[in-house]
Parts: sequence; structure tokens; C-alpha cells
Amino acid sequence: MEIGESSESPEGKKKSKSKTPRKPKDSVLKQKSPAEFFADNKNIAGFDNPGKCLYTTVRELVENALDSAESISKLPIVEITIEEIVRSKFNSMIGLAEHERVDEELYDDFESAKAREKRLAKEARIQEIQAKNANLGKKVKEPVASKAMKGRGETSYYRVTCKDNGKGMPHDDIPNMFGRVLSGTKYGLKQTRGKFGLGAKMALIWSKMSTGLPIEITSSMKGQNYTSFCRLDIDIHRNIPHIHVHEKQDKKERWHGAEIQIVIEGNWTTYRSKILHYMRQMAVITPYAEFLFRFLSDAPDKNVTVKFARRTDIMPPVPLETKYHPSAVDLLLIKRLIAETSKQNLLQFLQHEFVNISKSHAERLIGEMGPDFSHKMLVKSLTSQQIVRIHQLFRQAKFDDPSGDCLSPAGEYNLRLGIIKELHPDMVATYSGSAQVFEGHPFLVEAGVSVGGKDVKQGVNIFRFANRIPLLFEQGADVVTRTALKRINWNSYKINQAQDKIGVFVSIVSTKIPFKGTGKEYIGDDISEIAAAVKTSIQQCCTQLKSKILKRIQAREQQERKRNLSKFVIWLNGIFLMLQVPYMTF
Ligand SMILES: Nc1ncnc2c1ncn2[C@@H]1O[C@H](COP(=O)(O)OP(=O)(O)OP(=O)(O)O)[C@@H](O)[C@H]1O
Repeated sequence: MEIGESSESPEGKKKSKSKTPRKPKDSVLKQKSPAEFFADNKNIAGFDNPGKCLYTTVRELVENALDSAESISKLPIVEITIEEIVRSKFNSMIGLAEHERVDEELYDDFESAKAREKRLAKEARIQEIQAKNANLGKKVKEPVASKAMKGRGETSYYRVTCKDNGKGMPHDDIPNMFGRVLSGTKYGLKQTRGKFGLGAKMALIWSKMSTGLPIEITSSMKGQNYTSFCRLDIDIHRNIPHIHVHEKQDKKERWHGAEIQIVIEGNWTTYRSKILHYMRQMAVITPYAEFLFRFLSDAPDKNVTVKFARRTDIMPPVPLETKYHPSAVDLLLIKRLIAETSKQNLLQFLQHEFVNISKSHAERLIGEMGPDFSHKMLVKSLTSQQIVRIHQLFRQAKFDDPSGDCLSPAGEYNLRLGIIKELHPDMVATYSGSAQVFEGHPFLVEAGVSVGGKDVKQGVNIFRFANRIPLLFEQGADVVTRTALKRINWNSYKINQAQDKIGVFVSIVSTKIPFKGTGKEYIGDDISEIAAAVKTSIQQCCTQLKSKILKRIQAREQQERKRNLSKFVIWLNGIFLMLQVPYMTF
């Protein structure tokens, strides 16, 4: 495609033009494209402020990389680099001439002489207090940068690069995968980290909003003798990719996977610890992956390199695509399945498009639908009323629960490995529940509870994972937090909720994780089946721990008794010797 060309054909444009109803002159009605909507409401996708945008961009790219490698059963290798770009370098990148400030008062960080004096006095006072605290051995807080300090010094542009060894992307699909909001390959009923077809596009929208620079995608698939390269941005108004370059290049190395590069505004200082935390927790729940994380800056003392080595070659099974459960479908979905099915008659349709409907069961269901239904009736000829009847029956009838065969939990082994690596606890217990169902969707909960360890605070430390993604935000409202803090009677397991160092790890996997919002930050506490399964899993771990704790208490008591006994024997010996002394002197 030519530079600057959009991917929509002129024919397509003509067609859509003729179909659009003419807008009355006095109409105030406006439409928004999905890209415009998400650009206006980027916070609902986890892009709140520059720091959070940097965090979410890293997250989206890493999760896509893992999904891609796992989809071909490849042990993932993910390299993620954040390169700080100082303002002057950024300006030269975009061809903007350096400009010396002329009218200082115009700037947000302008300080009058009086304000400067006041600030310096305040800073001196703070430094004094901090020096005193340091002398007393108290913890010293980092001073908060003033507006004047922030405005001048802080660099806020970052080149984020993520390279994986996944399956790569078909050459022709790349523009839509990255330049059309709500397009992706993970919409089916399958356990994947991605779901909405939004994340990578949000990173691009943020780059467009903050730096105006395009995204660059390099990809190669197994068996391809070329590498695809694409540089594009997004036409927000029309929600279509705006392609700068899209070409096939000579393949220089035997590599398959993808490398995505994007330049965005961000804030490393405020989100450094969140990003590193995320990487660490990702390494915990994905111990079969190798991660190399780098932060590069012009100031070498700020540089960070962390390698999370692979700790096991055991990968969870590849999640399988499944069919809909009759209790999980609504009218719209039934209509869509009817439109898309390759089956001719109603009997075949029920049998093949849903799980847990056998032939004999389908026959009985059709009998129950009423006299105007028959096995052989053409499924595409069903009227709207008839579809409503099917839906009603699906809601009232009893169906076996879907099996959890399509799910791919982390596995108790991986979870235990992660906990031991992360917390080095004194004791740990893990539990993997069996598959259960909410609203027709299979889900499975695994948990680990640990006591003691290094770098663990006193009290309950919660680690949450959903479809093997670490969840770091909105902890308070999450089903795991609420359950661990309010519904577990820790005392009854001989664990002191306030004083012991308790680690609670809960991993939930499902073909549909009921996240609150598209930012995938927490799972609400309103689905009773999930809340109950989380509680049971934590309790099961606590029960295992209780027997270990009791054994430890018994062992301690026994030791104490032994110690007391030996003290008593020493004391007796002493008495005996004392009694001997008079005789010995004779
Ligand atoms: N590193 C990658 N390797 C292979 N394919 C990728 C990669 N990154 C993105 N894709 C493809 O691009 C599509 C769109 O990605 P995007 O991040 O926008 O959404 P998603 O991952 O499907 O869902 P979500 O918005 O929930 O993250 C993906 O469905 C996937 O097919």
C-alpha cells in the first residue's frame, strides 16, 4: 500500500455513502466511531494519566506476546524495553526546533521571586525534618516535586518495544489488528489474556494523542520467507488504519514472532514500582516464560535490567476453543449463531452449536418448544417469536454444567513455585479447585496461602491473577480481597490475621472473566459462584496449613518439654552434687 493510504477501498467508501441516510438540516444528532469513543474515554481501558498509560501499554504488549507464544505451545521469550527520550531528543525526532523560553510568565511552572523564596524555605524545612528523622533511624519519605521542579526537569517520552517468539501475524491482517478499534482474534470462547480487541489500539491512540508518532510492527510467521513491516497510525474519526508503510522485507534471521514499537508520553518515576511489580508477578504466574525487562535512560544510574529466568519447562495446556452453553446465551447471540451456522435443521443446530446438548436431549427440547417446531425445520427459517421461545426454554431448562476441559489453569505446581520464589515463606499450601460455572461460563479457581517469608508485610498480602494476568489496581473492590479480608476466619486456622505475614495468591481462569471495565483491573464481588469458589480455595489452603501449624506447635511444645526436662535433670544433678559435697569433704 502507498504511504498515507487508508485500508478502506474507494468502492467501500462509495457504498457506505449511498447507504447513509441523509441528515435533516435541523438535526443535532452526532455519531462517534469506536476509536473516538475510546479516545474520549481512555480511562475505562486503563489509560488514565501518563504514568498509568505507560504501565498499561507495557501490560497490553506483554500479554499479547504471551498469548501469541502460548497459542503455538512455544515456551515464551519476551523482551521488553522502555527507553527514556529526553524532550530535546524527542523534539529532534519529530523535527521540532529547540526553542528557548522568552516569556517565562506564560509557562505553567513559572514562579514569581516571592513564590520561589517561599518554596525554597519550605524545602529547607522539609530537609531539616528529614535529616532529624534519618538521625533517629526513622523512615524518610521521598520529597514531592514542586510544580516548578516538575515542569522543567522531567522527561516524559518513552519508546516502548516488545519482542516475542510467538506465532507472528498474517501480513494482510496487521493494519486492522493495530489500526481498527475492536478487532482481534480472541473473541471466541477461549481462555486468553486478551479479549476485547482493544489494548494495542489504545496504546496507539495514546501515542497519537501524546506524541503524534505512529506504531511500528515487525512480524514473521513460521514458514514465511519474509518479514512483514508496518508503520501505521489510526484514523480516529473513521476507525480505520492509516498506513504509512506496509511491506515485505527480506528475512535476516530464523525468527518467528512479533516486535512492536511505540513512542508515548509517560511517567516512569511514578509508575516504576508498579511496572516492576507487574513484571515480577507475571514471572510468578508464568514461570515457564523468560522475560528480559530493560529501562534505558541517558542517566545511567537510572537504568534497570531485570531478567526473569525460566524456572520450568512445564507449560499449562493450550486453552481450547469451546462452544456456547445454552444457559449462557441471550437472544442476540442465538440470532448470530443462527446466521453463522452451517447446519441446516433445528436438530443439528442445537446439537452442534451448543455444549451439553446430545441428540436425544435436542429431540426432547424440540418436543418441549411446542407444536410449531420440528426436528427437520430449517433453522434459518425460524421466526423472531420462535427464537424467543428457544431462548425462554434455554433459560428455564436444566443443562449439565460445561466441563472445564477448555480451561488452562496455571497449575498448583507453577503456583507453588511462584510463591516460593516470590516470598520465600516458612510454609505454603496450594489448592486447585474443579471447574465450576457462572452464567453458563466455566471457570476454575486455584489458590495458595503462605505464612512468613522475606519482604512480606505483617497481615494479609494479596496477589490476584485472572487468566494468568496479574491484577494490580482496584484491589479493594475485588472478590479476592473482600473474601480474604472479610470471609475467612484466620484465627480458626491458628493464623493471626494482624501479626502473621500471610500471602494469599488466587488465580481465576475462565472463558469469560467478568472484569469490571475494559481495563481488566478487578473482578467484582457480585458473582456468588466465583465468590464461593474463592472462599473454598483459600479455606482449603488454610486447612492444610492448620495441620502444619499444629504439628509445628506440637513440635515446639515437645522441644520445650525436653528443654524443661533437661533443665530439671541438671537441677537434680546440682542438688545431688551439693548433697554429696559434705560426704566428700570427710
Ligand atoms: N505480539 C503479537 N503477536 C501476534 N499477534 C498479535 C500480537 N499483538 C497483537 N496481536 C494480534 O492483534 C490483535 C489485537 O490486539 P489487541 O491488543 O488490540 O486486542 P486483544 O489482545 O485481542 O484484546 P484486548 O483488548 O483484551 O487486549 C490480537 O487479537 C492478536 O490477534
